[in-house]
Amino acid sequence: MMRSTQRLNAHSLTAAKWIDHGAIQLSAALPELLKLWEQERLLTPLDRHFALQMSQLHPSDGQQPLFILLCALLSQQLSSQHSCLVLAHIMPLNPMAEQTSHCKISLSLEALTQSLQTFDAVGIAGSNKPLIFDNGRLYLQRYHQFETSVAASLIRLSGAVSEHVLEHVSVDTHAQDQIKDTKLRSRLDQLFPANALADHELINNENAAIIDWQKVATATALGKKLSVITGGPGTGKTTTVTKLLLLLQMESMQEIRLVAPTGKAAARLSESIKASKARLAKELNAHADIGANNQDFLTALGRIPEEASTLHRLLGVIPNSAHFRHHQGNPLRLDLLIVDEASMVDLPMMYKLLSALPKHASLILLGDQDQLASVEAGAVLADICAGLKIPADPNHPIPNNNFLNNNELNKSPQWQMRYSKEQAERLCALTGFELTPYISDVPKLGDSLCMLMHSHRFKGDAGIGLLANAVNRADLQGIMQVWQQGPAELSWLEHSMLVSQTQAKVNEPANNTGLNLLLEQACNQYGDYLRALNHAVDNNDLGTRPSTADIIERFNQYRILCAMRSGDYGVEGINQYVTQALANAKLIKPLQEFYLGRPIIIQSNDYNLGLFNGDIGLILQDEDKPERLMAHFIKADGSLLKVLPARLPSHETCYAMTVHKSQGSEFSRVALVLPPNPSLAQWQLLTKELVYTAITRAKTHFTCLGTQQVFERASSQVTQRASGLADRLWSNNSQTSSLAS
Ligand SMILES: Nc1ncnc2c1ncn2[C@@H]1O[C@H](COP(=O)(O)OP(=O)(O)OP(=O)(O)O)[C@@H](O)[C@H]1O
Repeated sequence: MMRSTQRLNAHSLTAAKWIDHGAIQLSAALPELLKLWEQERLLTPLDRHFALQMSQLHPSDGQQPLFILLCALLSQQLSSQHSCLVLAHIMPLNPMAEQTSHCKISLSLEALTQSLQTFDAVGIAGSNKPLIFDNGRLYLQRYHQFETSVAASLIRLSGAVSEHVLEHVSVDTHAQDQIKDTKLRSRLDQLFPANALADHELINNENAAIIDWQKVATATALGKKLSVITGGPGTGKTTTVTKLLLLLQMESMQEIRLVAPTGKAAARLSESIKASKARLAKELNAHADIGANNQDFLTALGRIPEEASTLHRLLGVIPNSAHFRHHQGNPLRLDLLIVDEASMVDLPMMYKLLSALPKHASLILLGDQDQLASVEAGAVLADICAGLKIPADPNHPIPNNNFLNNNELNKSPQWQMRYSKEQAERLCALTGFELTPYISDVPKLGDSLCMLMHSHRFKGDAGIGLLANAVNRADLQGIMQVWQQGPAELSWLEHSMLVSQTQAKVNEPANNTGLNLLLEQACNQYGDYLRALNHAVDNNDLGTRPSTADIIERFNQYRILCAMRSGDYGVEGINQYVTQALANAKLIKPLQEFYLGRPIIIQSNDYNLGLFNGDIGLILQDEDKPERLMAHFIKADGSLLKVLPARLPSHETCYAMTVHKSQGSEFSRVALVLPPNPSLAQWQLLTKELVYTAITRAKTHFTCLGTQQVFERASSQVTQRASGLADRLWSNNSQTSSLAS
């Protein structure tokens, strides 16, 4: 840490005379300003070092300060999970977005673009320069390669016909693409019986045809090498994929792999597939009308793989290396890869995954495009779905939107499927649904996408679903209405001690009655598993305790989620308050670091132990040696992993965790903590996606500790990640429109 005497004084710098460098004016020498921006947390130390390093690639002429500034801005964008720097987004009078500007750019966007193109270190797409300037965006070469390669792979896959289906569905192009094989259609009909649809899950088009989008999604995945099935929680993504896998298993044995970005998400995918198989088996057994095929279906159902692994495990981690064992030169051995929670996959990871996919293989991406974008750079799933977004601008009407009536707009105000004529006809032949109204002149990628919009988990009129929908639409009036209706599924806890007009600081959290109510709730919720542990200790008999898996399951019923890590209302502060409250209630004895019942979350990967960033475990008595406390984890395959606490990689307490880390998990009850008086930096984290993700982690009850003002403002801030991927995927005449931010 820099001592206070060494700190730069922003005010003295402001008072200084502007130094004119032609293209830019600075209030001090640029290295000094970089230091100031780092102190003010506008840049990370890495951003500053990157800019200084890059300065060596430019002669010390009058243009050098501009070059260094652009490098600092680019690095700042990458640190904020953007893939590139969009030149048009730079604010010339205050490029660093400071309270008081220390730097001004005196060039028009056109002149800035021209200057940039003259820099030695900057090249055009395809050149071997450290920085690439492409269509108004400045990239690190590596990120440009990630983006162009991911776009090219997705476009190639979306234009390719899945090989496994070619065997069964032959398309006769001379006879207007009629599907010859009726077997597949009849199997689809059997798995998606029309009478299974309830009114609320149907969408009528103007011809009153009824569309079961799960069936359409299955048919899409049967014919395309790439299919993307998106939708909110409980919209039936796993159910759809299970039926798809069943159909594939009926025909041929294939190497199918299921993966998710984190261990927790992989474990949940495994559980969901198992549950979905069990439900399907029940349905098949109950439907006599499936008749002769019934046994075939049930046999094939048994063959559907259940085990899911992490993306890292699939690609083969090489310890102490950023590279994986599988890559373009050593592709994965599989025919079909299913990636769940695809919204969590960042751009570099998607690049590595697509590079390692064998040429013949098919890819299915499952996820919720409305959730928080990945922790690292990019928003790949959102960019893939960008072309389905209905433009908000009334001057740009939706193509072929005459089939949408008001009712539908209320149900699905944001998105719309868009198929080529050929694909609409093919899907119609397979499913029997009239999809002509969805024909649109967009790139082929649209043919690979299917969005499920009806949640089977949240009842339409219950609180969690209503609130999640209103937040997702950033509908402030709707949000207010839901809270005012006071549904049983929702609880609001108001921060009672806000900043007073005269005070600069938030009042003591200890006096915050909202926080105290949350702590009471936490004691009640966590009290269940803790009392079971204490009971066994008091009786000196582990046999009186539920099983370890059961204890972990009970702990996982409830979780506090925070928007940020630090501060009183971040993970660090809330964990301390909860620890204190549980100790006061005599539920825990935190006298030592690893005490009975302490939940921990792992913060780094340890491949030897098989523990990964985000894994959550509990400190419990070892069933084999009750006098010993061990960290217990349930792995993705359902097995139990015990680790000596002293051997744990870096970790922290986990009564509360960040919303980011909760992605891919679900809990019966969730409490979200929003800070009462966010700083500028904290506001950047408080987005609609964050609030939506937190709400949709809850299955039965959602509590929010916050203020109306913060909840509403957060719910109306939409994440914008600078990226050129959406443009590359969706521009008909490549890279000229600007779908992406
Ligand atoms: N067409 C349907 N009709 C009735 N119930 C359905 C239908 N599709 C799914 N469900 C039910 O909805 C619940 C959620 O389904 P599923 O797990 O497939 O959704 P999901 O989108 O994968 O959820 P998540 O986002 O949590 O992974 C399950 O109980 C399932 O049985």
